[in-house]
Amino acid sequence: MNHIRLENISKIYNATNAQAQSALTLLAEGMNSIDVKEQTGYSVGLYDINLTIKAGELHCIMGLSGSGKSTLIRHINRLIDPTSGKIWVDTAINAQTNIAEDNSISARASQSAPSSVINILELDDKGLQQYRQQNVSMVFQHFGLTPHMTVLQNAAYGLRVRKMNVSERHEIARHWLNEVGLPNLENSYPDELSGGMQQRVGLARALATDTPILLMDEAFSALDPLIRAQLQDQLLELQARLNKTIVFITHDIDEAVKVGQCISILNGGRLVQTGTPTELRNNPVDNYVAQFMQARK
Ligand SMILES: Nc1ncnc2c1ncn2[C@@H]1O[C@H](COP(=O)(O)OP(=O)(O)OP(=O)(O)O)[C@@H](O)[C@H]1O
Repeated sequence: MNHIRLENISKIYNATNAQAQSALTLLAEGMNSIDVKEQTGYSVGLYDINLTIKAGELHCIMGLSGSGKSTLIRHINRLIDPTSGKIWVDTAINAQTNIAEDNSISARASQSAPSSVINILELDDKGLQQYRQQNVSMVFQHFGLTPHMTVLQNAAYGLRVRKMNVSERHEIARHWLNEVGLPNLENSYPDELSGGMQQRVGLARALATDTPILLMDEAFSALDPLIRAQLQDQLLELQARLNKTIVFITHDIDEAVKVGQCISILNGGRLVQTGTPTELRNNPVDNYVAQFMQARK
């Protein structure tokens, strides 16, 4: 069952749609993003991305620095809007069961779209707020915790935004702090915790909101290797039970192969290949992908 589908997504930074056309034309002719920037002055975030992410899949987005990973993930919660394209999300999918209350996104192609599959770019402000609160949460590389809030308050933050009452949100936050291995620290402040502990709070905060989609932007990259491995294991263990749709950015191929059921590789804003780790290893479409796969320890 498909959960998220990016259709012909392009992002040209700091350009109006009219201005972006010159860059898009050159990209369509096959010019790479560095030359496009040189010729037009516009930065290419993404070009013509078509990507489907299945419900319950842990999907890694890989690529070198500047390849467009953060730009891509930020489209899914609309922190960034594209220059062109559509982003379809099945809003009826729940995490634990991955059951859609309506028809799946795949039915869209043949008939009219089921009402649960929406192009999130068409949402108005209220609709977007509702979409973000109910469908998608994010874990950031540098944790994004609020320093003057306790661990418990940080973990409960997403529920406070939803205006849940204090006792209820604290109970849920406590549960998730326990799940990520942080019991008994609820009254501490973020700066009293190690990086690994802070990221566990970030994870608890995202999980507490119970959204079916979890976006993780280099979430473990700032951590020491040992702690990083522990958090990868914990994520896999949680995912086996929670069955969320996770979009996980990393520039580390070993991490991608360890956690990802599916890996998409970006280069210069283009999607080069999507596949399982085995497919990418056995049938890389080009040298860029082959080099990533060979770089494995
Ligand atoms: N706000 C912005 N304004 C202009 N150009 C931008 C902006 N954000 C990103 N870019 C450009 O878009 C391209 C893709 O950037 P992006 O941050 O998505 O890549 P990334 O793969 O996440 O890189 P990193 O691994 O370094 O975080 C880069 O060329 C970058 O310079």
